[in-house]
Amino acid sequence: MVVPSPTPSLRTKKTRAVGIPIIDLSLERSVLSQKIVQACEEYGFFKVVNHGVPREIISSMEKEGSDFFAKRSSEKQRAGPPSPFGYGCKNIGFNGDKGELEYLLLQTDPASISERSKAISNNPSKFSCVVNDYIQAVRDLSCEILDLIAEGLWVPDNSVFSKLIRDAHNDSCFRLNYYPPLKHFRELELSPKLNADTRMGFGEHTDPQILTILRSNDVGGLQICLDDGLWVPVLPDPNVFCVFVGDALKAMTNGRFVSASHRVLVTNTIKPRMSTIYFGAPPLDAYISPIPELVSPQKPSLYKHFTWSEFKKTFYSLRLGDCRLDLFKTLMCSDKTSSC
Ligand SMILES: C=C1C[C@]23C[C@@]1(O)CC[C@H]2[C@@]12CC[C@H](O)[C@@](C)(C(=O)O1)[C@H]2[C@@H]3C(=O)O
Ligand SMILES: O=C(O)CCC(=O)C(=O)O
Ligand SMILES: [Fe+2]
Repeated sequence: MVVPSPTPSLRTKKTRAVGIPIIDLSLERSVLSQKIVQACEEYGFFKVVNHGVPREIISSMEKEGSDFFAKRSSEKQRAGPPSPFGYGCKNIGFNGDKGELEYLLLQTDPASISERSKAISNNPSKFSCVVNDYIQAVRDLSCEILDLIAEGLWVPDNSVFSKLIRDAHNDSCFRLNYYPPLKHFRELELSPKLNADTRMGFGEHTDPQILTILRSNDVGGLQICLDDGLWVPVLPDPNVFCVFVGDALKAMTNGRFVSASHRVLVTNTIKPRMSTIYFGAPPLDAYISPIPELVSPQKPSLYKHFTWSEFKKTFYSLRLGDCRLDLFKTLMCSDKTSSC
């Protein structure tokens, strides 16, 4: 079922009706796989309901996150600075990107979570346990969605995408973002320049990995950018997961899927936004290249073969909003000038 979300800000000059897809994972499999493929082609983004992730796993994760961000700054700094992993505040990546947020970025293997937990929590084994359970649940959800995508694309090997993030050496990561509410609201209202700078929680970007699974509390701010440049607010709903196609999946589908550009604007003046995000990534030595079923003389390969490690090196040398996948386009791709 694709239910249009209410998007009041879209009733402006550009008139195309927009309904961000909300996909019910309890639907019959062949219908479901087609709906997911369609959403990945049109938006590179959709919400899932009836996802099967137990409520307790989600609420325990939310509690651990809130407890961490409620600590004094000096205590949180013990888990930083980000290497890129660890606790960060306002600085995103290594190339000067800034945002009005605090975050924890973690590798997803239990050994590294256990090590990091010591600087994050007063009860590290509880923190590790909660994070491991959450990651396992969202990894399973990602794999289920990736298998459905392969089925919807009529690829004979249904695990062609999911096996990359199931691999023991996968390079997936997990992020908790915390956006404090807007302060000095009255002063900001009077100064449009200050207002615009202060409100950017997380700047425009696409996620580099295969698939992203995001959940937030009931505070909004997330927006996705449509192909005509229109920014659409994603209404917050703690009961759904938001799914983003990453750059790696865009390359593996030979550009048939889009990787959704998104950002977070801080708009709430009372309550913080908190989001938990799983980024499913392949092992460092895995090749990212269009799958053979999606390459033909009519649709030649748009992207060179590259390893995830090569792609990582590139994106860590770039700014958040750069179109990193464009650097891996082949000469066959005549549309070199177009962005992302
Ligand atoms: C500016 C940067 C931060 C980022 C690495 C990068 O050089 C470009 C991509 C950024 C991003 C966006 C999605 C995820 O939040 C993230 C963890 C990722 O894999 O790529 C971040 C990186 C980061 O915050 O370190
Ligand atoms: O925090 C959010 O809601 C989204 C942040 C994001 O897009 C990211 O961390 O890659
Ligand atoms: Fe993102």
